[in-house]
Amino acid sequence: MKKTPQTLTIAGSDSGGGAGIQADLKTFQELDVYGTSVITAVTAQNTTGVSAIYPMSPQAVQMQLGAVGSDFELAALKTGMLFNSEIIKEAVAAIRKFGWENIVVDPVMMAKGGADLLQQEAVDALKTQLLPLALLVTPNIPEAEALTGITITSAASRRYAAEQILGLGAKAVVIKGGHAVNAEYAEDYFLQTNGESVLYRSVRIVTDQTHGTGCTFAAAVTAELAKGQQLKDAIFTAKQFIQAALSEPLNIGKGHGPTNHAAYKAGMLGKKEVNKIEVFQ
Ligand SMILES: Nc1ncnc2c1ncn2[C@@H]1O[C@H](COP(=O)(O)OP(=O)(O)OP(=O)(O)O)[C@@H](O)[C@H]1O
Ligand SMILES: Cc1ncc(COP(=O)(O)O)c(N)n1
Repeated sequence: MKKTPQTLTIAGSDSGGGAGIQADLKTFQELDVYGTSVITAVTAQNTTGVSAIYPMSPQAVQMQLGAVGSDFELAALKTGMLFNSEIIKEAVAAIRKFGWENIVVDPVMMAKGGADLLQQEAVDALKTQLLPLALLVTPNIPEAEALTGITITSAASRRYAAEQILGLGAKAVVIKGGHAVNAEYAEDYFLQTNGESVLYRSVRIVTDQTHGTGCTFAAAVTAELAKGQQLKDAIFTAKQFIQAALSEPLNIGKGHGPTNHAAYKAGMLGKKEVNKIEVFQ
């Protein structure tokens, strides 16, 4: 009997439902994989910002990881908001204990509104303990800069930062371009350890409804990996998924609204010229 691919997200809860665990589970569902979740922190959050963060105790994280690991056969997993080094240590221990593979690390550091989703003391643990286990790490531009100390202002500095991130032990990296200033395109730059690179490019959609784009993108990659797709194809599908999610806004909330997780499966991708994704190898 063919089983539905099973996935896990280790991340924070967003009460507003657009980012974090909620974005991940919606994306998993839309892409036809079964999603489990380990909650690292509860955030009181909506489209206007984060008003409070309640981290889980390391033991609460450990118990959730144990419950998932002792029952499910995970084909891929992602990490999002991990908040502190103790929680990172629990995630790393479980990955080793259960032999989980296909690990996508979204190195979430800050919410769009500026709230700290990773404490400064945890950056070192993220770099030295978690990144070496990653099949793919998915920083946005500020995160890639924080991980490397390199200011990204050009294609050359972006490549240099990607090389430095691979030097931390990840097998591949994609530096997402959502944060590029004054850019006509949203470009995601992929580099893997054999030196192969791919640039995924789409027209930048002019919208303020971008809450949770990074979580959704990484969850889509994870879902596709769980279904057996190769990494470069999984990233292509994720780029399509987020483009459709941005181009069909829901107009929800008073601030930076969530993306439309249902748009891709509803077949909205092919409906607009703006949804075309270009790939440069
Ligand atoms: N305005 C936009 N138009 C088209 N694509 C976008 C836009 N903004 C972001 N993206 C795409 O969304 C994905 C996530 O990129 P982004 O750089 O926004 O990540 P992020 O900053 O981690 O997200 P978040 O702010 O949710 O943490 C990438 O594929 C990126 O190209
Ligand atoms: C729980 C949680 N995880 C991740 C994000 C990042 O998403 P964004 O940068 O779009 O706010 C978030 N806001 N909340």
